[in-house]
Order: sequence, then C-alpha cells, then structure tokens
Amino acid sequence: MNENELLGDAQTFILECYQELGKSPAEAAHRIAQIKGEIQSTGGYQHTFEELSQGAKMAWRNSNRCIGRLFWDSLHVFDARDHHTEEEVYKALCDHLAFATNEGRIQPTITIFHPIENDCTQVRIWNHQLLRYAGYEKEKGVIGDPASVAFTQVCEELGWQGAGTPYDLLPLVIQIKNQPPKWFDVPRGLALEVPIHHPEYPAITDLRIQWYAVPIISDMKLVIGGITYPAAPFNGWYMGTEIGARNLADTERYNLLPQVASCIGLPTQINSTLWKDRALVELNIAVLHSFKEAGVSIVDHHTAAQQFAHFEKKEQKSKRSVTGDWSWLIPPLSPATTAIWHTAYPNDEQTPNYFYQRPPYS
Ligand code: HEM
Ligand SMILES: N/C(=N/c1cccc(CO[C@@H]2CCNC2)c1)c1cccs1
Repeated sequence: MNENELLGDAQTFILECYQELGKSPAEAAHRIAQIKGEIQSTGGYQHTFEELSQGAKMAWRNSNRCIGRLFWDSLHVFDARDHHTEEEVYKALCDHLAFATNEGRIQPTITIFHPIENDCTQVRIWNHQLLRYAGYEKEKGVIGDPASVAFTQVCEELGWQGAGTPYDLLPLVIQIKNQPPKWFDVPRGLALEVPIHHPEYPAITDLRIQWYAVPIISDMKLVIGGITYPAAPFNGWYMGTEIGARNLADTERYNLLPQVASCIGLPTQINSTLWKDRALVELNIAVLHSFKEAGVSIVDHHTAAQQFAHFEKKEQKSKRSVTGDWSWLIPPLSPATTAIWHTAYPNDEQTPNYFYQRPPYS
C-alpha cells in the first residue's frame, strides 16, 4: 500500500472511530493532520491505545461470519505492541489465557502485538488457536485431531514431542521477524478442559471425550485504518455446536457419531432411522450439559441466534447496516429453527476487520 492509500484508510477510520467515541470533528481533523505528518516522515503511523481498542471492537462488529457480535463493545483489549522477544510474547499469551479463562467465566479478550512495519512482520503466532489438540498420522488412521496433523508435524520438526494421546495440547509456536520459530508448552494450570458427560446416558462417559474451554484464534490478521496486526489472538466462548456438531462429529475430525450412537443403543445400519441425527443431538446435549456442569461459559445455538437478532436491532438503532455471511451465520444443527435462516444479509466487507493471512509454514 502506498502512502496516499494509507492516509485514505487512516482518514476513513479516524472519522468513524472518533464519531463513535463522541469526539468533535475538529479533534478528528487535528488527529488526521497529525497522522498525515507521521506518514510523510516515517511512511506509517501509530494508533493511540484508544484507537487500537475501538478498532479491535469495530473489527469484531464487522466480522460477517460471527454470530456472537452482540457483545462487540465489551471486548477486553491488551496492548502488547512493545513485546519483542519470543519469551515476552509467550508471557503475554499466558496472561491472555489466564485472564480470558477467568476460572470458567470467559471474558472476550484480544492481545495485540506489533504491527507490520516497512513491510516486515515483527511477531507471528504459528498456531491456528492457542489451545488445540495434536493429530498423529498412524498406519491405522489418525490419533487426535486430523485438522492438526500438518501443524503437529511442524511442531515435531521443531523438537516438540507429544504424549500420543487423542487430546495432547499443542505447544505455542512463536516467530520473531524471520528468525526460526520457538515453541513453548502451555502451562497445564492455564489450559482449562471439560470432560464430556451426558445427563441421561452414563455410557457416554466411557468414551472419555474432552474439549478445551476457551477458543482463541491466533492465525488471523487485524487491519485497522490501513495498519496490519499479523498477531492479534482473540477469544470468545464456544457455541455448543462448534464442538458437538463439527469438531467431535465431522468424519474428518473426531468422527464420534457411530460410537455415540452405539453408546445409546441406536441401530446404525439404516439411514432412515435417523440414527446419525439422534446421535448428533445427544452429543450436543452432552457438550452443553458438561460445560454448564463445569462452570465454563458456552452458548447454545438457539440462544446465540436470539442474541444475534438483538444485535441486528441494536445496529439498526445506531443507524448501521448489519452485514453477514449467511452460510456461516446459520448453525450446523437445526439451522431452519433459527431466525437467521429466514433472513438475508449483505456480505459486504468492511474495515476494521479480521482476515485470513498466508500460513507461516507450508
Ligand atoms: C463471545 C462469544 C463468541 C461466540 C459465541 C462466537 C461465535 C462464532 C462462531 C460460531 C463462528 C463460526 C466459527 C466456525 O464456524 O468455525 C464465529 C466466527 C468468527 N468470529 Fe465469533 N464468536 C464470539 C466472539 C468473537 C470475538 C471476541 C471475535 C473477535 C474479536 C470474533 C470474531 C470472529 C471471526 C473473525 C469469525 C470468522 C472466522 C473465520 O472466517 O474463519 N468472535 N464466531
Ligand atoms: N467461538 C469461536 N469460534 C470461532 C471463531 C472464529 C473461528 C473459529 C474456527 O474457524 C476455523 C476455520 C474455519 N472453521 C474452523 C471458531 C471463537 C473463537 C475466538 C473468538 S470466538
């Protein structure tokens, strides 16, 4: 991006951001003039903490695929732009984990590391999520999460060795500039996990299913007013279907529906008995029941859809149009029972926002 484009993006962001923060047009104009000067002398500009914080919240509000946007304004923002070594970054990630987990009363949080400067990435986290299970390719198939097989191999090449169970937490892999990445174990006390039980079918317990409490996306970039933050891990809480209808159910993930079905005595030979659908519902009931029993925040897809409807009304009151990616907003279980199914959303891309970026390893 050239300096003119950067100034244009900065101006657009400051005008919207300062208006939302109740600042005067004169204050916005003064800030824009200041940024113009900084871009002319350094080729870039630095956000104030206030701009960084509001920008991260606006980016969540603009995330078209997110059903959880009602709470966009309550995001906790940590400024880690002055962290330059792998150890400093690791400490900040541990602090994020502890704060966000909050003993189960999950707090939506983002930690923002140094932005790209002179086309150079300063900090990069190689994990897709800070907490995720390893996947080991074996002759008889995969042990653990098949979605993690490639990254698990990268971690093993870096010297990490997992225990080989289906639920081994992967290490945090942190890269500074173009140096080789360093890996660090997640302190066991910081990774809250939930054992999965069913309120009516005790046999489900014998499957020894578990999942981690806090989803923390760490591979997307945050773009605010033309400035790119390639390391900005953010977390919310889970919607139950993410775990029960995808991570544990997909055939190319943990593929547990046949085992759940036999646990509850369903005949799995004939499609029209809808055994797969019954197993899916019972697995999702077990996930919601287990998180609640463990005192860990989680939302069911019906409540989440109602909260999204509330978000739509709030945005209309604020004279902002709600953009969305319908195909991602509908939940994977009973989608047509939610109001989202019966609503159309323009999938226009706004900034600030969170975007995919090229993987740091291939
Ligand atoms: C507070 C509770 C939250 C819930 C229940 C929630 C729920 C979800 C769900 C279910 C998805 C779809 C994920 C998938 O299908 O794989 C999603 C996507 C997304 N969410 Fe949220 N979310 C929450 C908070 C947040 C926060 C705090 C942020 C950022 C600050 C965020 C940003 C996003 C983004 C960027 C996506 C799209 C990811 C992609 O394109 O791969 N969400 N959210
Ligand atoms: N509940 C959540 N769910 C997700 C939000 C964003 C992305 C994902 C996982 O996306 C993967 C890539 C495409 N589907 C799986 C899950 C949150 C994670 C971080 C904040 S809220």
